Amino acid sequence: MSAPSRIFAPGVLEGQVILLSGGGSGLGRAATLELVALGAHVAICGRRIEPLEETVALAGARCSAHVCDIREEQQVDALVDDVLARYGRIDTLVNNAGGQFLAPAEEITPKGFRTVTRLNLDGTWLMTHAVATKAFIPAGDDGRPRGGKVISTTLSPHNGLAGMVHSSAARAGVENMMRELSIEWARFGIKLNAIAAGQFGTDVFMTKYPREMVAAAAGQVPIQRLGRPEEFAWLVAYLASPGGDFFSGSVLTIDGARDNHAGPWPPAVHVDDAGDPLRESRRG
Ligand SMILES: CCCCCCC/C=C/C(=O)SCCNC(=O)CCNC(=O)[C@H](O)C(C)(C)COP(=O)(O)OP(=O)(O)OC[C@H]1O[C@@H](n2cnc3c(N)ncnc32)[C@H](O)[C@@H]1OP(=O)(O)O
Ligand SMILES: NC(=O)C1=CN([C@@H]2O[C@H](COP(=O)(O)OP(=O)(O)OC[C@H]3O[C@@H](n4cnc5c(N)ncnc54)[C@H](OP(=O)(O)O)[C@@H]3O)[C@@H](O)[C@H]2O)C=CC1
Repeated sequence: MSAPSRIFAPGVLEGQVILLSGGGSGLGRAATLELVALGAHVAICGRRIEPLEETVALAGARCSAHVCDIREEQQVDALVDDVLARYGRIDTLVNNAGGQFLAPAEEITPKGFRTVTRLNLDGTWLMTHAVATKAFIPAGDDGRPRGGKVISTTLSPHNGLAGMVHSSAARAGVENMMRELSIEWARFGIKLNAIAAGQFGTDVFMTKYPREMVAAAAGQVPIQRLGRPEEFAWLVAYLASPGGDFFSGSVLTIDGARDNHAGPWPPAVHVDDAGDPLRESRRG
């Protein structure tokens, strides 16, 4: 059973049904445990059943595991039908599944580019469209569209992600997809936001990329550490809660200021002999 939340009141998500992709590991697992701890029922999906079942074992009976490759339209349709049959509604979709490989742009083949854009951009679209058309736009008991929330994880693409041109393009696409749909689908009561995540010390982050880059990563964040998965989970929970009800079309960057500046301030070349930040002298 999930441990109680350290931040939010118990029961703040009581009765909500949340569909979350990539719930078998890392940020998705942390978010699932927080959402369940707050009273939500959380259906998680991924390609492999084993990690999903591990999350269910940690979360307890309010969590269910569903195998689905979000790039495959038929699997996505079947997933959303299955979740609706089981719980009768979906209140929030969390598009968390995603990823990429690190490679110089000139070495990325058309297949490699397509693999990453299909996962991050097309997969997010398929999930968002299926949940919207099957669960959010159809009328509820009052004859009006039921509405709902979509929260999509991106890897902040705001300054370009060197070595990840495919993901840079796809994540920027996701952010603008959320912005665009927040306008079009406001009439159905659907609220869509993106979370632009910086660098978080998940198992995959710590093991997938070149060791030297991982070792240097925290030092390139002005706050001088990586994000913790629970910090991502708290933001997801906040947006899903009534506290998030006036957010739509926003991109919330959570990155310890990494987007603004790579490294601590002041950097070594910007200090005087005493270690103080350099400044220009006043004129006159
Ligand atoms: C330390 C700093 C680094 C920056 C970090 C930034 C912050 C962290 C961000 C994170 O997102 S951390 C979490 C990341 N998690 C994941 O990426 C998980 C999901 N990822 C995957 O499943 C794979 O990486 C995938 C490639 C995105 C998809 O896997 P899939 O099984 O669908 O594809 P493959 O069959 O493996 O490959 C298809 C195709 O893609 C090309 N390709 C794949 N890997 C590479 C590579 N390492 N280098 C170059 N090209 C690659 C290639 O064309 C593959 O086709 P074939 O050539 O194999 O036929
Ligand atoms: N960790 C970090 O620093 C950052 C991560 N992010 C993003 O946050 C998300 C989670 O990251 P993190 O937890 O670190 O990474 P993980 O690799 O641990 O999580 C990715 C999850 O997505 C699932 N997944 C991958 N491909 C598919 C697919 N085609 N269909 C369904 N599920 C899929 C994986 O399960 P399975 O393999 O079983 O399908 C896995 O559970 C990702 O989108 C990531 O890119 C963004 C910024 C920073």
